[in-house]
Amino acid sequence: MFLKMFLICLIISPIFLHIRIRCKTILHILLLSNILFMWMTRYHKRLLFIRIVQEGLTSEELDLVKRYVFIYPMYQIGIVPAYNLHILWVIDVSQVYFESDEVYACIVTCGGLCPGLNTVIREIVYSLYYMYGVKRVLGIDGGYRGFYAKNTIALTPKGVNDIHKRGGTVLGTSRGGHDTSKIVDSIQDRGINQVYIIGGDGTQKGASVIYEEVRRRGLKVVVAGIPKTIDNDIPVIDRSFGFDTAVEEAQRAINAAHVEAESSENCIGLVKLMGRYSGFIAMYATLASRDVDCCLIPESPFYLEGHGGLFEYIETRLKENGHMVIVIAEGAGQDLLAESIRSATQQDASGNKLLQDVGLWLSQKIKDHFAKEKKMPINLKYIDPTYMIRAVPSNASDNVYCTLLAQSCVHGAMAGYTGYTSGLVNGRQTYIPFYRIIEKQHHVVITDRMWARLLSSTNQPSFMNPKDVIEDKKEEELLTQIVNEDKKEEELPTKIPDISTEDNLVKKEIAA
Ligand SMILES: Nc1ncnc2c1ncn2[C@@H]1O[C@H](COP(=O)(O)OP(=O)(O)OP(=O)(O)O)[C@@H](O)[C@H]1O
Ligand SMILES: O=P(O)(O)OC[C@H]1O[C@](O)(CO)[C@@H](O)[C@@H]1O
Ligand SMILES: [Mg+2]
Repeated sequence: MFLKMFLICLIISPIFLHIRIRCKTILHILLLSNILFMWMTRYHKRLLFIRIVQEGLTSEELDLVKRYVFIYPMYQIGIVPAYNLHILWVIDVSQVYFESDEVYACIVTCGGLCPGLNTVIREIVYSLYYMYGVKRVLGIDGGYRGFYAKNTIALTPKGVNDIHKRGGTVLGTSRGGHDTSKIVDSIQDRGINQVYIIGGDGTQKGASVIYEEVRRRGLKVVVAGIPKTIDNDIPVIDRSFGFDTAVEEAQRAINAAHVEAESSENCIGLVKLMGRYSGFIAMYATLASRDVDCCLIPESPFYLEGHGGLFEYIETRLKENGHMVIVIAEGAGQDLLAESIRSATQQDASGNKLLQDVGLWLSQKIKDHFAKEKKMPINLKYIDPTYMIRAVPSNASDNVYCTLLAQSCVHGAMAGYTGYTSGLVNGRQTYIPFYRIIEKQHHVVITDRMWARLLSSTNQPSFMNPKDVIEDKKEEELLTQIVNEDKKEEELPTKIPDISTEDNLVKKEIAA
């Protein structure tokens, strides 16, 4: 009976998806069949995909899927549509939507550098050429503005064969210059029908706008993204490519800082790492290294002076160990900097806030404090490896990851899917609709286990704000007062013994 109903619903569900009736039961059965049997047909998948990408799910539907995610924890992932789509990557070459000679693909890289960019470019070109027989692949020079203001580069397997061994991007990159209509005009004029966009959160927002414009114009053009950022600030996905390499490279700087610190008396090695709003590199590099005594990230506020502050901690560590290593993410302590350095907020060409150099600022503050306040001679070695870290070629693990992302992205495009970013979610290759990728940034959650692990590994203070400490103390005092008063009240009856109680009668007898 169940199987019958199930089969009937499987047959009729495309009709519902087609005519876009939001029916909970149909989605229910589709998901159930997907989860239990893993045999949604390609037709179902495509329809569901189009539905998810173009319309999104209602909150009711989302709740429904979350229930399944809860029931089947082995498939548990944070973002629901990604779950449904993870199976889409298994696409048979015979099911391709595009004829090989009809495809004219282009690749663009935008935003800051990141290890692995060249590997992704190489693998897209290789996949198109050797898996799908696509011979026309164009490189867009210098980011989004390259679509309308620069030359293009013809990409062939021979030309890109060795590029993965180099850092940076052979296509060049840039910030700003995203002019949607000019970009789509250029795509249309050149007859491009597959656009591969590699970049961070800003780039994916740009890709999403291009996708919308392509749809509005009714063009048969695939717009697909591959998430890139060493900051690891893109949500939904397990991690962005290049992050692993960045953490590994950061180890070298931390190691150097440790060697320096160990070699002189009262020496502090201070390392600044990238991470505008997300302190993932700093956190993972600290956890990996174990030589770090203190890690400061944008998500966890800290303060310098007074009880529980950074200066006090430095003094303790120096007295205990004679040296220490501090890692600071570039976005950490920006509120403190803003207090001491009054400057107008500046932005880069993409509209990202330009940060003050927290490494230099903190170095000076520490030096001043120990020279003037403490009269304690210290040595401070400041290392800023930030641009060195992101300019290296990707390591083995990132190289493999880049290959998976690129190949998966090409499979999706060749099968005719569009409006997605290719990414790994809970270890599974997924196609994530743009709107999910761009809705928020990924941050370190300081109440989560990973940050707790770091705190216990470094043994650093949690740096509660002094105001909070004072408030906490006041609250504590008030609480003690109340408890004491309560105690006094509790003590009263024992001071005036109730002779009628059994206990007192016994006591009286003993006394007698
Ligand atoms: N909201 C947006 N809409 C359209 N285009 C955008 C948007 N935000 C950024 N872009 C464009 O995306 C490109 C890259 O953006 P950005 O400089 O912020 O880097 P990113 O992709 O976030 O990478 P990263 O921050 O990791 O270096 C730029 O060309 C920028 O103009
Ligand atoms: O100096 P640029 O190239 O603008 O890039 C700096 C920014 O790029 C990032 O590395 C992200 O790609 C940030 O961590 C950093 O703030
Ligand atoms: Mg960004």
